[in-house]
Amino acid sequence: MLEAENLVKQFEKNEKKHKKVLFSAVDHVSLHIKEGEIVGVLGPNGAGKTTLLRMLGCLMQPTEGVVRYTDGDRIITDQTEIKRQIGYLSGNTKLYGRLSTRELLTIAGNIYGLPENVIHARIEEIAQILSLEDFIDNRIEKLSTGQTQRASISRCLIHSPKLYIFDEPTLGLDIVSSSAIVDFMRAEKERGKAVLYSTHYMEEAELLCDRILMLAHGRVIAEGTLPEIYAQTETTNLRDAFKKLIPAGKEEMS
Ligand SMILES: Nc1ncnc2c1ncn2[C@@H]1O[C@H](COP(=O)(O)OP(=O)(O)OP(=O)(O)O)[C@@H](O)[C@H]1O
Repeated sequence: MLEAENLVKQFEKNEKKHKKVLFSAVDHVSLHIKEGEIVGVLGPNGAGKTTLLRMLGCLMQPTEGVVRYTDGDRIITDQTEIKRQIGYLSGNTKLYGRLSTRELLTIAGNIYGLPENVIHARIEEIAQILSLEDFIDNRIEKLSTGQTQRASISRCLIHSPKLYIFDEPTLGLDIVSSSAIVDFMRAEKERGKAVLYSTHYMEEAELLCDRILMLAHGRVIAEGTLPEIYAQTETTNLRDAFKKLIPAGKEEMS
């Protein structure tokens, strides 16, 4: 479904005396994800998670490396087709507050060129999947944080993508709202969809992820299934594995 090889993203940063230098926010990262898998990208603040996801979601051009998208055995090269395969949730999505979720979804469906009857049917389906029924016609500016996040996610579903790339989808949500999103990701996996997502919540990643990619300073510091990560770090949970791989004081972590 998606295979990335040796991705690098360099940005400029200011050094002393206003001198600009290049640094690698993502430094030779490779990963793959296939149908029916959930892969979690973990790492402290500034590790390069968002930058990596943006490159995988075709929102940012890598400095080096390649991303291949496939549908079965077929390699997809057409950018429009690639974008139709992906539902991307950005960490800082701002929705237009005066719209309702239904209007938001209708506009998103029109952008993807879906016929009106398909949009209508998809909205009904998405409302059920994400339990939007109680607020789908309310203005977004009147929704709670959890409802707003579900509205944001609903927009990623309108074109029935095969791969979800979600940047911290449960950040700041209470247990009820985050559970709804976790349940949604699990159900989509059961439907054969792939979910690649970043999080700071270790316990959530333990519940959800088939595989984990841990980043620090843009580099992969551990990867594999949960048992593989535990074996690599001689731990029994992700929190301890994380603390062992990233000693306190070296990095920020929420
Ligand atoms: N457009 C940009 N220009 C310059 N530097 C950037 C840009 N985007 C990100 N960075 C830097 O790249 C590094 C990685 O940032 P990124 O947002 O990918 O990390 P992250 O792991 O998602 O962090 P967080 O958990 O805090 O969201 C950081 O040092 C950040 O300041």
